[in-house]
Amino acid sequence: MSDAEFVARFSEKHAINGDLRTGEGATQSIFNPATGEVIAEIAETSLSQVDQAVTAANNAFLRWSRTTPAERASVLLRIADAIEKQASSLAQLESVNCGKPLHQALKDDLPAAIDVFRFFAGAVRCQQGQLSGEYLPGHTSMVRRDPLGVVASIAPWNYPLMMSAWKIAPALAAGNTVVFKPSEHTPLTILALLPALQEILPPGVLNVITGSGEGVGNALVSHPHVRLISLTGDIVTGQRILQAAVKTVKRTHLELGGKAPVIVCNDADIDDVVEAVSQWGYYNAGQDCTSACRVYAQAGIYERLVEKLGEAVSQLSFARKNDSENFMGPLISSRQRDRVSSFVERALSQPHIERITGAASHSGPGFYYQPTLLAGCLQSDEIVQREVFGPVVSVTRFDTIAQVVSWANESEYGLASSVWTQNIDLAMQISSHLQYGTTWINTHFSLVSEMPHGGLKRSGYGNDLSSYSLQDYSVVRHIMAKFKPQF
Ligand SMILES: NCCCC=O
Repeated sequence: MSDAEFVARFSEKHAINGDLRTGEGATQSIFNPATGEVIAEIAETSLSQVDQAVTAANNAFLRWSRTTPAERASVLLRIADAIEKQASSLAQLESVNCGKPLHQALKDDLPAAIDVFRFFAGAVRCQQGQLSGEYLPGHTSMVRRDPLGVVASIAPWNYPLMMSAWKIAPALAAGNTVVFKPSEHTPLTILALLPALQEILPPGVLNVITGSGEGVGNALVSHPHVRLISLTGDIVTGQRILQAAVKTVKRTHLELGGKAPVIVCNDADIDDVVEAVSQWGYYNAGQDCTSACRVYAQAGIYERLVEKLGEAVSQLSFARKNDSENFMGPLISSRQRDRVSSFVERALSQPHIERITGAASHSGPGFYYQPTLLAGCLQSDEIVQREVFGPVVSVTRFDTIAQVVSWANESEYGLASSVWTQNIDLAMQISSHLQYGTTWINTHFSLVSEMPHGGLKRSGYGNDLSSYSLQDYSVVRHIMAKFKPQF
């Protein structure tokens, strides 16, 4: 069966007010980035359908927001079960739509998405808050957390289903209704799930639309009934969203990427570092906002690290016919591959930067770029400062800890970071100085549903995952009751 025939077995309709509808907007070609072939043509949501979706979500809010946490938890658990039931075909669809190796979609993306729904089902039933009490004599104060209303969620292409889960699960758990837009490149898995989701959810509670950011996305985030815009994307899109939010004073929840520093001290276990960076700098073709892409190696370990890392990176498997042998998939589009390529070209036009391995597009079909390692990079270089979102890692030499902490923090990004040393005192001290939402010690990349994922600086604000995310999708309210003393 061809990819297009496989894709055609699944629903490509949108969900608006509980109905599965065909988009009435322009047609968008969907590619398999591993082959470069078109696998589906999907009609985008029209602007009037965007309005219908938001209106449906707004109408559904009153009833959904009045459900109990236990009722919402039961719905989320059913969603998790529905995803689990279809995990194998969804993983295959995810693999075809992103080009990522099927074994990774099966082992990583699907279980992670399922776990997020299960986590929020539990978390919403045991939220914590300040104690009620008499903070003014004769008055009892208590705190509530209430949902916000309609949440507009916009997800990226890198982990389509997992990112859908990160956006949809906490928003629904907190009692909001949602209009969700996946990336225009990767709508297939969430659309395929809609027939099952619409069986589980009341009409209008979750609406799914598709289309480009400029048209459909803009209409969605500008809609006056939207109360919170949640985006995982890039800084420029985040800035556009902030401009749209200003008009009706919407809340925003922004995860806008990263440029994770990996601080390798002289006493680090070099084999562990090599294993971690060669995996987590290149996993998902580096299309990950926490990718281990900005290595700082102390002078005493620098040469050995560059050599060993170069060897490991040059052996990463990709673009093989037998997909089960692949570690790395392609970039999402030819445009993204060309963008990565131009970053590397500009880097290598500087005489001090050395190509250790990679640095070229793959010559076969698909949008692959070779796993690339560049050494001798300086703090001020573009390749050290800007997010590439591709399989490219830079290595920069440092001398003192004070210097590397300052360089690590000298970045517009503040999402994820890691520190590698066998001296735990040093690791703790460095961690305490880093301005990043996450700092890993002697590891990199692992996230868990229970812990927050969010950034500082231009990486944005607000957390995905964890009970902190439930707070972002709700508002704290004060109820004060006056009482007349009876005794
Ligand atoms: N590893 C998950 C990071 C989410 C954003 O790219």
